[in-house]
Amino acid sequence: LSCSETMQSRESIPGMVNIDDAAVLAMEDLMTEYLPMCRAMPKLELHAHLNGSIRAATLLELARERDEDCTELENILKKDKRSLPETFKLFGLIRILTTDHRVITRITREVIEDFAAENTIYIELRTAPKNNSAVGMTKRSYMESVKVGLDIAAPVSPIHVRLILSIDRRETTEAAMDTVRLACELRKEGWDIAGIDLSGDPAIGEWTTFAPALMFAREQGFPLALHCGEVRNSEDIRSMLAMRPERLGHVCCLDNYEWEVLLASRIPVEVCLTSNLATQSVPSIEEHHLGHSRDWSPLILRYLVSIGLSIVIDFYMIFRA
Ligand SMILES: CNc1ncnc2c1ncn2[C@@H]1O[C@H](COP(=O)(O)O)[C@@H](O)[C@H]1O
Repeated sequence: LSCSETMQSRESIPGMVNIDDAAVLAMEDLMTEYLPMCRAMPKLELHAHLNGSIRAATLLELARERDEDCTELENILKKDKRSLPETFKLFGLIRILTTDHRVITRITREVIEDFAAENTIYIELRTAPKNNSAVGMTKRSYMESVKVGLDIAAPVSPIHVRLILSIDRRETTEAAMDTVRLACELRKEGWDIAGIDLSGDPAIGEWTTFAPALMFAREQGFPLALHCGEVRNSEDIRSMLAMRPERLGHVCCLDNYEWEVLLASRIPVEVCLTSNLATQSVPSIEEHHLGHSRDWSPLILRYLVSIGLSIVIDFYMIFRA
């Protein structure tokens, strides 16, 4: 939504200065002045999924290499906005294309290069370790391929990289436990593991399936970052809040009671306006759950104040950058 579009959609009151229009014009000026600065600003990336950050060109190249019909992939990639189900359909296609070690190493190198080119100086890159017996891939060998990609990128991309191992919501309890055990082993070998994430299609999986592995991760001293409330699922949301993880992601669909619990808990929230809009988890910036147009905005404001504004939030200009 450009500022001028906003301006056109507002009605002026004859004979009066329209404060909103003046504010919008001021914002346009600020944008012109500060956008280059926002682009050049050193950035900290706390919520990047490896296979969610692959270059579109690389995906298409991989599809062509495999003689896949690329029509569906091209159509999904062309869209600016994808609903959550479409997003997870894309992740399904990506999984088919990124099955071997060589590809995992390549995409890791490219993702780090791309973040470094955007002046990211620190990244916590998260990824779900995968087994693929058809190509002899184990969760460990998957992570080793990631590490090779990081090592290749390191000399040319000055960026501090830490890894978060993700549990995918499609996994069984045992598979989730394997990921945490692997995280323990890698940490012991000196890898910089920042924590354990729970992610994946929010329409899939039961909290009781992942809870044992997340509890185990906590016992082992790993911070937890959980994707929470991307769709309305009270059992999930309330169980996550009760676990008091170190971070929650998205929190788009909390009810007022859950917001109150979140505020009281002071758990930091990872919010990405770009992702929320692109996946249509929120209809517009104006109606964003951290915005001011909802009844619960006083809660959010209190939240921002109570955590000393340390929330990860892209402001309007940074969003445009
Ligand atoms: C839009 N919001 C989201 N909500 C939940 N999970 C998401 C996500 N975006 C990405 N992922 C998770 O990250 C995986 C890709 O990276 P890795 O294969 O792990 O490297 C996706 O398959 C999905 O499980």
